[in-house]
Formats: sequence, C-alpha cells, structure tokens
Amino acid sequence: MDTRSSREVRVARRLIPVVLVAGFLGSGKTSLLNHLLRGHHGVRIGVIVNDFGSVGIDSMLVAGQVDSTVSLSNGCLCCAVDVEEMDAMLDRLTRADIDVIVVEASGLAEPRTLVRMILGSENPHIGYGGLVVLVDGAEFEVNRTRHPELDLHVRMADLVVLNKTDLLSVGEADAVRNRIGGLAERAPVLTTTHGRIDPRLLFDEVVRVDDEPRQLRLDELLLEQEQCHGGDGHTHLHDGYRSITFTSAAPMAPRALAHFLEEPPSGLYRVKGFVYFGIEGHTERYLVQTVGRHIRFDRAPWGRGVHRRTELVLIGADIDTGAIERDLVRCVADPSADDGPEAMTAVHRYVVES
Ligand SMILES: Nc1nc2c(ncn2[C@@H]2O[C@H](COP(=O)(O)OP(=O)(O)OP(=O)(O)O)[C@@H](O)[C@H]2O)c(=O)[nH]1
Repeated sequence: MDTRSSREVRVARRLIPVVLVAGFLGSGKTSLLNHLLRGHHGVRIGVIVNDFGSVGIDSMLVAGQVDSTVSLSNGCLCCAVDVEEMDAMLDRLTRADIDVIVVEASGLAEPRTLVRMILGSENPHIGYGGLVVLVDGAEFEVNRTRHPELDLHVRMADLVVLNKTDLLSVGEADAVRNRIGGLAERAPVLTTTHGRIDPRLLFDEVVRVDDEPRQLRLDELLLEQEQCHGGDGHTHLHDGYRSITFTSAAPMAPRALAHFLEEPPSGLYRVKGFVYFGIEGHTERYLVQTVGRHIRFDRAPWGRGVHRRTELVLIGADIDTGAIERDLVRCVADPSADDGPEAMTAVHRYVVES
C-alpha cells in the first residue's frame, strides 16, 4: 500500500456527484455551502437551494454559477420538487460544465425523499455524492427532543458534521459526539465550526490544463486574501481526514470485496478506483465508486498497455488505516479457492450498464 494522492487514480467515466446537504434549521448548511463555494476555486460547483436569499450572493458570484443556479423560493425542496422537476434541474446543471452539484435542503426537508430523488434520477451524467447531515452541536439535545425524526436523519447520513462546537465546552462536545456516534454507527462524524469541512471529503479536486499566464479570477483573489488573513483555507482544516491508496497486482476476490464495501470500516466515507477480478469472462476493468454504503461499479475495457491491477483510493475521517489495509489484503483472491464466475454476482448487483 502507498499513500499517493487520490488524483493519481483516474476513473475513466466521470460522473458529476450530487451531494445532499441537510440538517435542521440553523444547523449551518448555508455556512457549509459558502465554505465550499469560497474555498475550492478549482471546482465548478452547481447549487440547488431552496432559498436563494440564504446563500451569500458574493459566494455565488465567486463560484461563477449564477446563471446555472436553480433557486426555489417557496417551501422546502422535497415538497416543492418532484422527481421530474429535480431531473430538469440536474439536466440544466449538468449541461453547464460543472464538476459537482450540491443540493442544500431546507431545514425542514425530509432527507430520505431527496436521496430517493437522486438515486432515482435517470440523468446518466450524475452519481450519488452522499448525504451530509449537519448537526447544531449546541441545540441537538433540545432539537431532537422536539423533533425525534432528527435521530433518523443522523442515522441515514453518509457523513455527519457536528457543527457549532465553539459554543460547547470540551465535555459537552464529547457528550454530543458520543450521542451522534451512537446514532450514526459507522458514518464518519466530523467536528467543526461554521461548516468548515475539508471539501476533498465530498468531491475531488479538479486539475485543469490551463498553462496560459492570466489574471487571477475574482474567486482566486478572494481565496488568496482568505489565506493571507487566516481565513478558512485548507491549512485550518482538521478532523483526521485521511486518504489512502491500496494497490494489488493479484486479482481481488469478488465476494470478499463486495462484503468489505457493503460493511465499510468505521469512518470510511468514500472508495474509488478500479478493480481487477481476473475471473474468466469478467476480466474487464471494474470502476468502483462508493459513498457511505452506496456502491456503484461500471465496467470498461483496460486501455492498451495498461497493467491489469487493482488500485483503490479510500477516504474517511478518523479511520484506522492499518486495519483497512489488512481488511483489503484479505480481499485479495486466494488462488486455491478457485472462485468461478458465479462469485461475480456479489459485484454485478452493483454494476450500472452504460
Ligand atoms: N457560533 C457559531 N455560529 C455558527 C456556526 N455555524 C453557523 N453559525 C451561525 O448560525 C446561524 C445559522 O447558520 P446557517 O449556516 O445559516 O444555517 P442553516 O442550516 O443554513 O439555516 P437554515 O437555512 O435556517 O436552515 C448563522 O447565524 C451562522 O452564522 C458555528 O460553528 N458557530
């Protein structure tokens, strides 16, 4: 195993991830969205919000996405938008040459409906990017007493962001973190303020070929300013974000790998890369992308001269990298087990045919 950057694993068919940001009223969704829009100038973010006024217009300008932003001025997103309307919005955004779509749910939205909308979308250009649930650390106990459904939202999350920890003592923060950890089970729980999470957890940095000397764009200038003034640039991000790479020249065992992905280790949020199973009739390159427990495989031929091998990038928070490495080593096929093509059914249930 090595620790090369996730950029080095190239997934041939790029899907635009649709990330859902949910959380009770005032939990910090807009703060998180603004943080993403300001802090990640290399990535073109399309946004669907249910209240345009709640997102700083400056930030929208920073992201250069005013034209392709779809705003819903009335009501919560899940009530106002049915699946077809959502698809129309996603179509509009996917045509706008953007890298990631973030849907900010209203504080009263039902995340399950939104997740279904994304998973049920027929748009071939998008992929499920995960459900991020924000929790107001200072108000969680009060809010969950009044709104017991909040526990369920935390349970459904692929990533929980415990926000507003500046308002808590160390002991209070530990207590609410333990409570959330008990609800969220395996989903990573990030502790932060003002929604400042590492954007690399949610989407990849984009490397653009742009060698021309040119003037800095407004967003780049702002980013520079933020970094000069100790703003929320990358240097202040914390919370044990880790990215590790696993490689294997030996084929992987389909059942074992599928099981690993279905029951991911604690704190693991994303897996991406490609897999070589080497089973007769199934020797193509299996591209894999997971968010939380949502798994997707796409098949593609190996490029000419490309070595058949497995290369995975695994991303999470507070993950036990040694244990994950050992788990993956156990997923390498045992030649004496002689897995036949039927073993591939464990993987094929997650294959999306393009
Ligand atoms: N002290 C403190 N205030 C925060 C933090 N994060 C957000 N806030 C403030 O909390 C208020 C609500 O934050 P928003 O980001 O608007 O929350 P929201 O979830 O988008 O709110 P709704 O759209 O009403 O559901 C704002 O005044 C923020 O400035 C934090 O970590 N600490």
